[in-house]
Amino acid sequence: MTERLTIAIQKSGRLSKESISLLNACGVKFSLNEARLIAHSTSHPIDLLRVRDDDIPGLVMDGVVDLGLVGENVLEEVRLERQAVGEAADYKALRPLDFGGCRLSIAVPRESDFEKLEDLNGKRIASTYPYLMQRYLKNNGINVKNVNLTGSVEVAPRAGLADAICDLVSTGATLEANGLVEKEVIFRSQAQLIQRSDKLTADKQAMIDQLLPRIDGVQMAKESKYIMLHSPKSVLDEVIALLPGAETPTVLPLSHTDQQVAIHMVSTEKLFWETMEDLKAIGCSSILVLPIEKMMG
Ligand SMILES: Nc1ncnc2c1ncn2[C@@H]1O[C@H](COP(=O)(O)OP(=O)(O)OP(=O)(O)O)[C@@H](O)[C@H]1O
Ligand SMILES: O=P(O)(O)OC[C@H]1O[C@H](OP(=O)(O)OP(=O)(O)O)[C@H](O)[C@@H]1O
Ligand SMILES: [Mg+2]
Repeated sequence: MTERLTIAIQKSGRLSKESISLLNACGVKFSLNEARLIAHSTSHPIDLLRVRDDDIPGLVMDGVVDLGLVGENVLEEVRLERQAVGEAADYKALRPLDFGGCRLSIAVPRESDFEKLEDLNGKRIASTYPYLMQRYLKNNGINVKNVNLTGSVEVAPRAGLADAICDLVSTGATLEANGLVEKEVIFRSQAQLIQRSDKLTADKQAMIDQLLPRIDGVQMAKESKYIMLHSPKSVLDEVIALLPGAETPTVLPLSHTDQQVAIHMVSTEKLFWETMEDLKAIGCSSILVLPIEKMMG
């Protein structure tokens, strides 16, 4: 019997929906019962373990699960913590994933007289990421006191628990709402697919080898567009120069005219409205930009 591959994902939070959508887009289907810890795939011998994101790196590093999808911030924090206490901290990084983008930053109250990093010396900083924070500050010769909190970090200064915070930022709205100002980015993060570091059985490895090109295909497709347009033959070179990544477009004749051709191409870069306007200005028409669902080289 084929062994089942186990994948740990965040049960509920910022990474959950996109983790499931990515697996679905790779053809791995699940019928999710919200309350269940384990979900069995209906299409593959794969089981999903749905846990708190903090537990994902450890489950992979201990070889309890085969793969994990987790933010690099949590991954690196857990790695540093385990290293410090002498626990297993190895894993293989397989793919950065195009979601969960955020940064870990130091922020201070708006009214603070903070000017430079040295001003933090001797101060109390609240964070859920003491290891990442201390590594950065120590590397910069700064000594601070940890105030370890697992949530509501942004209210710590107002509550008198800390002088500054070190927390995740994306749009900055949470900081703004709490009267805080971002001063120093200490770590940039996105979600990452990781694998346990020991050798897997041939069955499991074969599944991962099938999954990875599919993940690449899904991620590449998200950034790519299929572009179709009609162009005067005379400006073909200009059109190709305008289109991002258009080295090998398909050029097709049009039935009603020999002055114009149809151009079809895949663009792996974002196509801006400005480019479409430039194409129209040199005589192109019927410009269509279509999303691509899957890609394979
Ligand atoms: N504002 C954000 N924008 C984008 N990604 C974020 C943002 N905040 C966090 N993330 C990423 O998503 C991960 C999960 O964030 P979330 O807030 O859901 O975690 P959590 O509250 O610790 O959840 P859990 O209950 O699983 O412990 C973070 O570790 C980070 O990698
Ligand atoms: O810069 P912003 O766009 O405001 O995002 C930052 C916030 O997002 C995350 O929390 P989340 O909203 O996931 O809630 P949580 O604190 O309950 O985990 C993070 O912990 C910050 O508080
Ligand atoms: Mg968490």
